[in-house]
Amino acid sequence: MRKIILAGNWKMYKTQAEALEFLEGFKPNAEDAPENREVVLCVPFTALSDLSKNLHGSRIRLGAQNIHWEEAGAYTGEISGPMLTEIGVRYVIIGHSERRQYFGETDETVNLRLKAAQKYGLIPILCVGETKEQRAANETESHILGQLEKDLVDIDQTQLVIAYEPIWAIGTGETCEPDEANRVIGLIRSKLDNKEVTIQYGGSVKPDNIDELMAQPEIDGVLVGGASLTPDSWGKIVNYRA
Ligand SMILES: O=C(CO)COP(=O)(O)O
Repeated sequence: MRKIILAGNWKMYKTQAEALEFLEGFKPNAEDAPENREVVLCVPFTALSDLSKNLHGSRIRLGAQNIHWEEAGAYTGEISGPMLTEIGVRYVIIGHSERRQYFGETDETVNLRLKAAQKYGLIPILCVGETKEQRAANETESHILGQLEKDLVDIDQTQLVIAYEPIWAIGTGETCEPDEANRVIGLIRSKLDNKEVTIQYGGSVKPDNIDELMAQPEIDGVLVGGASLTPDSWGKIVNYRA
């Protein structure tokens, strides 16, 4: 069954102290949300351990923002699956456009990271999406399908979340129209072997557009950057009106 997953991506925001302060404010909002909604926070590595200790008995799940494909080794700046699972991490974002754009992530390394996440029992949130130029050139479909074809080689589609994040909508305030996001997500689903994969939309999701986005039949959740950083706006998003 397609699961509703609302995930915050904090990117490179919040110190440990700020993360704990956020949690105090957000916890009551999270507990109010209907039970069939999975609420996830993908936070910087430095905040994972402290948040994990403070989440016992809570329904909030933890996510990371990267994972290396090796179990251990000389890979300065990277993090391994066992390091994440040991502290209670359940999800990991892989292939975010910022990793692809600034840190040399390719479809090949995305595929390796996806396999590693699944090997260690983490649920990967695979991000795909087109640039403004690709959209203008009518290449949205071919670009995304090309990403999926390479990223998903030998990946178990029963342990997978996909986020459709049009790059032009990330951090710009320019949201993809809900019916257009629905169309692209429907297309992604049509190409998957498992039609029950949770597929999220991401890109300038806010409290004032969440209801309309979540009303779309193909959209199973959201991946949210800026609006997941305050307990108030993230609380409104996880408590969207069904
Ligand atoms: O990149 C995103 C989530 O991964 C979206 O970021 P914004 O919600 O800030 O546009």
